[in-house]
Amino acid sequence: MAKIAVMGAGSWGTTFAKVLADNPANQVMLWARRDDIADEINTDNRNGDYLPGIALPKTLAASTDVAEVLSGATQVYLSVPSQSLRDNLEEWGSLLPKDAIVVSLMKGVEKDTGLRMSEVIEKVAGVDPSRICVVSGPNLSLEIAAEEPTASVASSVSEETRTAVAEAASNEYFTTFTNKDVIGTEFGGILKNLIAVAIGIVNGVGYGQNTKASIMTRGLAEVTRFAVAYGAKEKTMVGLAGLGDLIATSESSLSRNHKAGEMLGKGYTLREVQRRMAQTAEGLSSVAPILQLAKTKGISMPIVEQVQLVLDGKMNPRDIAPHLTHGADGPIGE
Ligand SMILES: NC(=O)C1=CN([C@@H]2O[C@H](COP(=O)(O)OP(=O)(O)OC[C@H]3O[C@@H](n4cnc5c(N)ncnc54)[C@H](O)[C@@H]3O)[C@@H](O)[C@H]2O)C=CC1
Ligand SMILES: O=C(CO)COP(=O)(O)O
Repeated sequence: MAKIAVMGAGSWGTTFAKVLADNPANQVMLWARRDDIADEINTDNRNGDYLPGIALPKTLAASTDVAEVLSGATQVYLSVPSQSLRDNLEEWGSLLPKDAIVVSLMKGVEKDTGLRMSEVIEKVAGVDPSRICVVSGPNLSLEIAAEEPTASVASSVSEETRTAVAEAASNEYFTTFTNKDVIGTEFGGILKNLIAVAIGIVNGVGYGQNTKASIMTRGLAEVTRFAVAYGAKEKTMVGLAGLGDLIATSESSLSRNHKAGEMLGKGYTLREVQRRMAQTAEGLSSVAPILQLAKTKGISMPIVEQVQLVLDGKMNPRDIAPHLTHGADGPIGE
């Protein structure tokens, strides 16, 4: 049996550990920051704070000891907030098994550098790109933890790596496909969070389906223009990791990015929203670095720019919708 490590026992790390442990070929160990969470997983097979009502596989073990979790792992899945990954890797670096495949489950860019998580893994932990993989798709954790049928994508420049991850991360209710467009797969997950915040805002304001469908569609055109300019394949942006994830996240009450947007739309300030969010809403931290990257390449991102104005308290959320549905250039399918 292959030993697999999952780092981060929040909602996605725990869910993904369950996905992996529900494949009988894997022996899975989960790293938790908190002792109480590791104890609850080991004794009650539950993680009540993050996945209420979900029974975890009895074979899933948890520990707060990084060395114990990483030792002998052939695949290491990372599921911490994007803004903490650099520090985590600096701390764990020497404990990462030399030949292990390292998989990013995260959907954010680093605030200060604009780097995607696969780039942080390569630069900070010195992992060769052939051993790096990203997994992304329409993957709301609570639905998957409840074993609702779902698909995802494993992407790596190495066929061997993406195939190994897809095999490990598939079971009766979860199917992982493969592609080699790492940039598109990763940007799909990052950028849909920003559109989900925009749709949450107009939902909070009280607009209906026409406004939201318009923003979702114009949003897809906007994020596709950005991702393609950075080397993504247009096809990826209409696949599971692009359009698929945009649909899942934009409208779901389970989405933290949608929820954060909704609070902004109801008039809460960014500071209040951050205080009320118990879980990670990556979109809030990714807006500024994505706009910086857009500026570098001269790409117009009208929807994301309006979101930034609302986050900065410079635009009343009530004024956002008209701007979001006109003014975008470069239509993809209009
Ligand atoms: N929850 C979901 O449905 C999905 C989440 N993701 C992505 O997975 C990543 C993780 O998100 P979630 O698990 O949902 O977030 P979460 O907020 O549920 O959990 C975050 C985990 O990271 C830990 N953590 C927080 N600060 C830390 C630090 N400084 N060092 C180490 N660990 C720290 C927390 O203790 C917690 O275990 C994000 O990038 C998110 O976009 C991707 C797909 C689905
Ligand atoms: O990435 C996700 C679904 O694919 C989870 O979305 P949130 O981070 O907005 O909850």
